Amino acid sequence: MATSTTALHPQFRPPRRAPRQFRALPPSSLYSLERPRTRVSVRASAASASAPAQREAASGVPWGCEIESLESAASLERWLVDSGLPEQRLAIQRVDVGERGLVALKNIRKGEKLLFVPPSLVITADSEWSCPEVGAVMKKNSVPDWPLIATYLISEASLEGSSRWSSYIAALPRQPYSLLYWTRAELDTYLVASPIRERAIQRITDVIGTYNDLHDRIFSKQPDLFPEEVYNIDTFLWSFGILFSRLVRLPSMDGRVALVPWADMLNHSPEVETFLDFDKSSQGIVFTTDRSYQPGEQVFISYGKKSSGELLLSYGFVPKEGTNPNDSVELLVSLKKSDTCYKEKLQALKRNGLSDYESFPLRVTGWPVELMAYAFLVVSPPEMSQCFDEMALAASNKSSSKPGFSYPELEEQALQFILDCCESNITKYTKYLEGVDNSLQVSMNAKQASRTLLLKQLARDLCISERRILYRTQFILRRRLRDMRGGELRALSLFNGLRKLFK
Ligand SMILES: C[S@@+](CC[C@H](N)C(=O)[O-])C[C@H]1O[C@@H](n2cnc3c(N)ncnc32)[C@H](O)[C@@H]1O
Repeated sequence: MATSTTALHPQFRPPRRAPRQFRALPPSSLYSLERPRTRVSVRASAASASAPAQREAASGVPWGCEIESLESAASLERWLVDSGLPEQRLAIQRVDVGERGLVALKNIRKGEKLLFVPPSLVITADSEWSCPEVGAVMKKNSVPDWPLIATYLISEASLEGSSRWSSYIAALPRQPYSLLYWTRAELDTYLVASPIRERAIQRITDVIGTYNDLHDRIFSKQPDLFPEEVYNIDTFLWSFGILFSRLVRLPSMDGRVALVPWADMLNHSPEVETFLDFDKSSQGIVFTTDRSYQPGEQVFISYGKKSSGELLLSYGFVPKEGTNPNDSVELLVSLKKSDTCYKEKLQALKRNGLSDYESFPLRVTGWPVELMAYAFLVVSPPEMSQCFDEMALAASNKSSSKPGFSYPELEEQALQFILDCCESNITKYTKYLEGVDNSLQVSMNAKQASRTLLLKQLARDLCISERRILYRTQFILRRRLRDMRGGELRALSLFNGLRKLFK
């Protein structure tokens, strides 16, 4: 998911191996956050009194704060200033978008550099461990950056005040908004129509697989250094949730990933195009404003050009309908099993690294040429078998000859095929959105009920945004097909007219 610019989190790739089940999992579920948990008994939580819905899904960690806590944010600010953060033109405040955010204290001009967080206040894979023995074991095992930083965060959090990051960790949300905290049943129920459901399942499976891998290879071998009360699936869900929603890739630091305290209080706006990076001249992490701000206005950065589904997946929010210019929805298309050329087509696809089902992103502005190429292949008759490879190549995104690529004789059928796929997806969304009963049939207390309400709202917002793109695609496709068919009809009646004349 890393974009060429600084996305707030880069691609997460856990070790490549089949994820194993976490031992404590009930065998019936792929994963579950509902099992009895080993609790970290490190210290009392620094929580404020209220505990809104989102945080109640899984029993969490005893560190961090409620997401809207300003007390912990104020002590974070004091600690940062004492540790070398220069005077700021911004302050952490409660905001309308994103609960806590950075707000302008003074007039800020377009093109100004802000923040200047020194590298000494940034967490990277090279940061010093407060417990050096733990760090040495992780390094000896060549743990990649993501799981290394996730473990680092847990290790530092468990040390409470003895960690230099204690003020930072106390200001991190105890349960970051993230699909990692949705149970399998919630994903199946609320995201039944959305392709994001699959991605969330995959991501949770990856995180559990990564934890299992670390546990088997490292933690279980040295339980004195890695006690299960600290290094367990709950703490890893938390730390990965923090990384997915706060880690940045810094292009000017060779693309290294980092947690940047203070900068990670900035919320995302799809309307701005400014990203965090290391500034060589000031030797700090900065971003350059792409608009002006007045005192009291919330200042935003971009987390990257992400669809609403991707934002929900990593950051746990969905932008208001129609406000995300980078929005897209994946359309799943597949070869027809009944096709007499199924085998030949599948071979052509395989030769080009594709399979008999693929998804392609639809946007309100249109669909990719690769989707059109795949559709050409799906609808091709046997007499066009010599074109199968060319079509599969064009669908694979590897072809350089794509722009001129066209089969006028198949165009109508290919467009109709895409339209049919779109319409069947629209039906799924509509069924979900109009479903009188898309609630989980479980008894709940008030907190669980309000959490459920929040998840349903997020799911509804996502489904409405994704269905909107499908509606738009349907409209364009229908119009094109109508024009094509209208053209054919006109040509036919002209032909019949001429025939009569000559008769
Ligand atoms: C990098 S943190 C930003 C600081 C965060 N608001 C906090 O108080 O800690 C990313 C998180 O902020 C929230 N967020 C960021 N942009 C948002 C937006 N446009 N709308 C709603 N929530 C947003 C989400 O909870 C996301 O997971």
